[in-house]
Order: sequence, then C-alpha cells, then structure tokens
Amino acid sequence: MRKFSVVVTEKMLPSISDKLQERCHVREWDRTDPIPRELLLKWLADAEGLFCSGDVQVDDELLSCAPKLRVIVKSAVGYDNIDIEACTRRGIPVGYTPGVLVEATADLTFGLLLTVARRLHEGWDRVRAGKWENNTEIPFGIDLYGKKLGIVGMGQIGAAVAKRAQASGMIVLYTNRRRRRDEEKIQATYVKLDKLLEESDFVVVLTPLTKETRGMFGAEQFSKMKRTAYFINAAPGAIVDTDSLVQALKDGQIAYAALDVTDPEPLPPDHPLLTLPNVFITPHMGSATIETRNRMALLAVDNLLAGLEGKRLPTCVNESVNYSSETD
Ligand SMILES: NC(=O)C1=CN([C@@H]2O[C@H](COP(=O)(O)OP(=O)(O)OC[C@H]3O[C@@H](n4cnc5c(N)ncnc54)[C@H](OP(=O)(O)O)[C@@H]3O)[C@@H](O)[C@H]2O)C=CC1
Ligand SMILES: O=CC(=O)O
Repeated sequence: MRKFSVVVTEKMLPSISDKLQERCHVREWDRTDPIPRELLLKWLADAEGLFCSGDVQVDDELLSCAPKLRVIVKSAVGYDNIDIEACTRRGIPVGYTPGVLVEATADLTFGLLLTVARRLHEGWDRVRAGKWENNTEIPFGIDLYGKKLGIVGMGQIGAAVAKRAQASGMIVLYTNRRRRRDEEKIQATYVKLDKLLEESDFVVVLTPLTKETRGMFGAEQFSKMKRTAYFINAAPGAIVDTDSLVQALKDGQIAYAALDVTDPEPLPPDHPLLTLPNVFITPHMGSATIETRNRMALLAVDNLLAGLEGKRLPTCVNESVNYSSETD
C-alpha cells in the first residue's frame, strides 16, 4: 500500500505515532518552539496531509505552497489559526476534535474558579513559606453556594461547567448569540451580555475566537462588572483586551482573574499580569489530561487518515467539502 506524505508540526504523542507511521511518511517538528515558517512551507511542497498546531497560521500563502494538500487536522476544538474559507475554496476539509475534551476542560475551568474563590494558591504559598501558625492571617475566600455564575459561550464546555457549578449550589446565567432550546436541561437563565456582567459574581468565558469575539472583553465590559467579581477565561486569549484587564485588576474594577489562556501566549516573564497579586494563571492546560489528550490525538489521526483515503472526516469544520470519494 502506498504511504501518504504528511507534515506534523508538534511532537506526536506515543499513542498516535505508530498508527501514523504505519500509513504515512511523517515529517515531524518535535521541538517545543514553533516550526519556522520557511521550513514549514518547504516541507509542505509535497505534503498530502497537515496535522497542525495552534501556532501555525494556515492562510492563502501556506495553502498555495502546498499544491497536493488534501486534508488539514488539528488536535483541538478551536481553529482560529486556520483560514477556513481559504481551505473550503480549495476543497480541503479541516478536521478538529470537539466533544472529547469537554469534561477535562470543564474540570480545569471550574478548578480555576474554585482556586481563586478559595485562594488555594495563596494558601499553598503560605504553607511553603512556613506561615501557617496564625489562623486569623490565612487568606479568606468567598462561598460559591448561592453565588451567580455568568457563562459567556454556553456550548458543550459551558454546559459542563454549569453542571459543576450547580452541584456547588451556584445560580447559572448564560449568554450566547442564540438562546439554547434545552434551557430546562441545563437549568440556566439566558440574559443579554450586559445584564450577565452586571449581575454575576463570577464570569466565565468559553466562546470561540471569531471576528465578533476578538477583544469582546475590554474596559467597558470590566466597568460593568461588580467590583467584587471574579473573571475566568479558558477561551482563546485574544477575546480579552489584556491591557484593559490589567487596568481593571489594578484599579479594583474587578476583584480577581483566573486565566488558562492569555494574549500573548506564552506571557513574557516581565509581563504586567505576572506582577499583580489578584491574578492566577495556568499555561493553557484545559484539555491536558492523559486520557483526553490521547482521545484528541486519536480523533485527529482518524480525521487525517479519512481525508487522505478520500473518506468523510468524523469531525469536520467545513462540512460543505467533507465528502467520500467512494459514495458522495
Ligand atoms: N483552555 C483550553 O485548554 C481549552 C479551551 N477551549 C475553548 O473553549 C471554547 C468553547 O469550546 P466548546 O464548548 O467545545 O465549543 P462550542 O462550540 O460547543 O461552544 C461555543 C459557544 O460559544 C457561543 N458563542 C459563539 N459566538 C458567540 C458570541 N459572539 N457571543 C456569545 N456566545 C458566542 C456559541 O453559541 P452561539 O453559536 O449560539 O452563539 C456556543 O454555545 C473554545 O473557544 C475553545 O477554544 C476548548 C478546549 C480546551
Ligand atoms: O484551546 C484549546 C482548544 O482545544 O481549542
């Protein structure tokens, strides 16, 4: 059987490496820094498949350097680094990995909320510094029970976060572009963004990064939030205007922020966010569990092999070009 030629721009997990190598000649960028653009374009000259990471901009220029490309996949649910219209114009299906990362990302997102609400990280800092002899000095957090959680972007992960919050006795508000039909199931109340900002004790962002959501959280939005509010972001960093967030945290416009994503990413060591006492940051690890990352990688490979074999991708962003050469 002929082997396909593919480019992988991130270090492959052992769980997919053998499966891919069995069917493909793989050119793998296995370093932690992003693949240099020039090298990637060179590698793509004869590539039939691309397994790309979030740091690769898939645009017209890249596609025009890859005349044999038949499928692009990403092991993630967000695909804002890929120009989907340009791929669709060329008939290239783009595979992604929705669903399989929902519970892990919801755990991390709710974990961020719980960490800052109860100031777990500050407690750990004190323990490490040997400062736990005086019980009145420990950082007091706030109760979750009875508090309002506003979810901006009530999709699959949003709904899974809502469930966790409700188990802790929180009241859940949400906003989307469209009101969900299954509100009874998710037990959450739809409100407009402004009302959500004004009423919520915790605001969690879980929208995709689109033209509409880029910079959606700026000075105006933070000024509408309660001064006691906690802001939690697990969605792409560029949804938040970072300078405005820094200012809001400095001015006490909001109480605290917990972020799994930032703009830029990674944050340079001298970034102002890292100097603030009321912020807690994790390095984009929402889906980073052993089981979930393996499921994502395997689904990405299934998408890749399906595209290379001229079959329908199991999970495709641009369905209009997702067809099987055998039956469609
Ligand atoms: N931190 C991490 O490691 C991870 C982060 N994520 C991020 O989580 C996010 C959500 O993923 P997932 O739940 O699977 O995606 P879904 O597509 O299921 O949910 C996204 C939700 O956002 C809503 N939405 C879209 N545009 C807007 C808008 N302009 N205003 C308000 N709501 C909007 C959608 O509803 P409607 O269309 O009705 O507006 C939808 O309900 C993604 O951005 C993804 O990148 C995912 C995995 C890991
Ligand atoms: O940010 C992660 C993703 O899957 O999207």
